[in-house]
Amino acid sequence: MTSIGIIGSEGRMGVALAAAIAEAGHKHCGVDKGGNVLNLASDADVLVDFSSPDALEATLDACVAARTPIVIGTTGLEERHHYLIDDAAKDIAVLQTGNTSLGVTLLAHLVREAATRLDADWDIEILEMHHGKKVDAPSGTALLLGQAAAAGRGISLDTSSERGRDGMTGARGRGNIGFASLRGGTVAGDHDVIFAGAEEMITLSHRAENRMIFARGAVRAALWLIHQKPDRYTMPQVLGLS
Ligand SMILES: NC(=O)C1=CN([C@@H]2O[C@H](COP(=O)(O)OP(=O)(O)OC[C@H]3O[C@@H](n4cnc5c(N)ncnc54)[C@H](OP(=O)(O)O)[C@@H]3O)[C@@H](O)[C@H]2O)C=CC1
Ligand SMILES: O=C(O)C1=N[C@H](C(=O)O)C[C@H](O)C1
Repeated sequence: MTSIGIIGSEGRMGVALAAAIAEAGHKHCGVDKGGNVLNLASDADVLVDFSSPDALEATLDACVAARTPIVIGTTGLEERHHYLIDDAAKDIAVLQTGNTSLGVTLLAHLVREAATRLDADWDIEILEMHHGKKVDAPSGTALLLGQAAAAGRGISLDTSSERGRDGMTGARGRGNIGFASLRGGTVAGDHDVIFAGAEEMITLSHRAENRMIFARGAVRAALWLIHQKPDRYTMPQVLGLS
């Protein structure tokens, strides 16, 4: 039986994750804001983080000190957080992803494939909708799908994304990747990647019906990560897609 520590254990994902861990026959412990993350990292075999970007630095420090691998599912991360993750991954196994579900991991694979085959005359737009309590936009998944599309197209997302259109924006840039975010109700997470060509359109979509898909994927990733050497890993590696 594996002990999985949850950062953000009382949140929406923390509760779903605890259920998925129990369902898989493992045990869990957890912390929320103000909890002792070093104790948690020392007691658990692996941590899973679904909390807030503010928690990340202390969490990684604790994991490195305790030599405990970690799955990071928290979104809204900035460039400085990715540097912290790269640094920690020199000492421990770290898997960071904007979406732990198997469906989105496969979707990203398909998006990359489509973007490889369709030239820049096909406008790529990514539309996401989430529940009204979500605090970051675009979603981590939308950004992950944008990275997949950019990789397929051989461009950098940093210099080719169009976000937050409002007012006299001018025409969209050829080859750019656009993002739009909707918020409302209890939507667990919907994503559409639209390839809009001349007089035809392809849409690749994923609908999360509830949070258990993220939770089960995170458990699968955590159990896999325990057996990996220090490095930074991705969901496609867990699923053998890369
Ligand atoms: N990668 C994926 O597949 C998925 C990622 N997510 C991401 O997971 C994150 C959490 O989502 P969700 O569960 O809906 O959010 P919630 O707001 O419901 O839960 C967040 C939890 O984290 C806790 N928390 C906040 N700050 C800290 C801190 N500094 N240290 C420890 N715990 C802290 C909160 O405690 P308190 O209430 O005391 O502040 C709360 O219990 C988001 O970034 C979301 O986008 C969500 C679903 C899937
Ligand atoms: O906050 C959420 O709820 C979700 N967050 C992740 C994201 O930002 O993509 C994953 C999922 O879509 C649910």
